[in-house]
Amino acid sequence: MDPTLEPLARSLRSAPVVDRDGYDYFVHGVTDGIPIVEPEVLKAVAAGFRERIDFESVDVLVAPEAMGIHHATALSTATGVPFVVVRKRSYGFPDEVAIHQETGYGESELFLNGVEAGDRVVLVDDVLSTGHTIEAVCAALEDVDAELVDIVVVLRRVDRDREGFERSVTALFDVRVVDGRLEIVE
Ligand SMILES: O=P(O)(O)OC[C@H]1O[C@H](OP(=O)(O)OP(=O)(O)O)[C@H](O)[C@@H]1O
Ligand SMILES: Nc1ncnc2[nH]cnc12
Repeated sequence: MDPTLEPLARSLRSAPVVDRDGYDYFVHGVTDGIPIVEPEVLKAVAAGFRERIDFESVDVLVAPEAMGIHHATALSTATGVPFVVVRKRSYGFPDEVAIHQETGYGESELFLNGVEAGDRVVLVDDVLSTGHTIEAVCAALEDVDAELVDIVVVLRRVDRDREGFERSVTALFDVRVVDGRLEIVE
């Protein structure tokens, strides 16, 4: 185990799993902002991403609302790279791109603003599950002719079907839910 990630690994082992209409959903500071977000865990997330990705030439981090935001904030302060949030609200700006997002338990609309053509982008989120959110945001980034440098997530579910999803994603941990408990796959 990467020692940088130990605070994250430790806290994940006690994450409760709840049933969201048949979808086993883990609850953790990383993915939900509750029961608590530990500064040590946020620091580990930022450090873990920095160990894996070169942010030197990155212009902007792009974080879907809501649970990408605290990771993008930690990463932004650690790297000096600014970030924009893909909001769940429309601002009506002329270049705004609307995104339809579907997860394993719901759907909503997202709106991309603030990314320019040619911007070198790292997409930051908490969890990769079905991959639909990342796929939809990537399509919007392609619409504005941004250059996608990398996609980073804290946790990648390995117990979910991502048929047709072929993007390369850098994850700090692969995880799965077994018998109602969150497991790190080493
Ligand atoms: O791979 P997927 O199946 O698309 O799931 C991943 C997405 O689901 C969660 O967002 P959610 O829409 O629940 O919003 P939140 O960030 O506000 O909790 C999470 O933050 C990811 O963005
Ligand atoms: N908190 C979470 N737990 C499990 N699956 C998820 N997919 C998106 N968010 C999730």
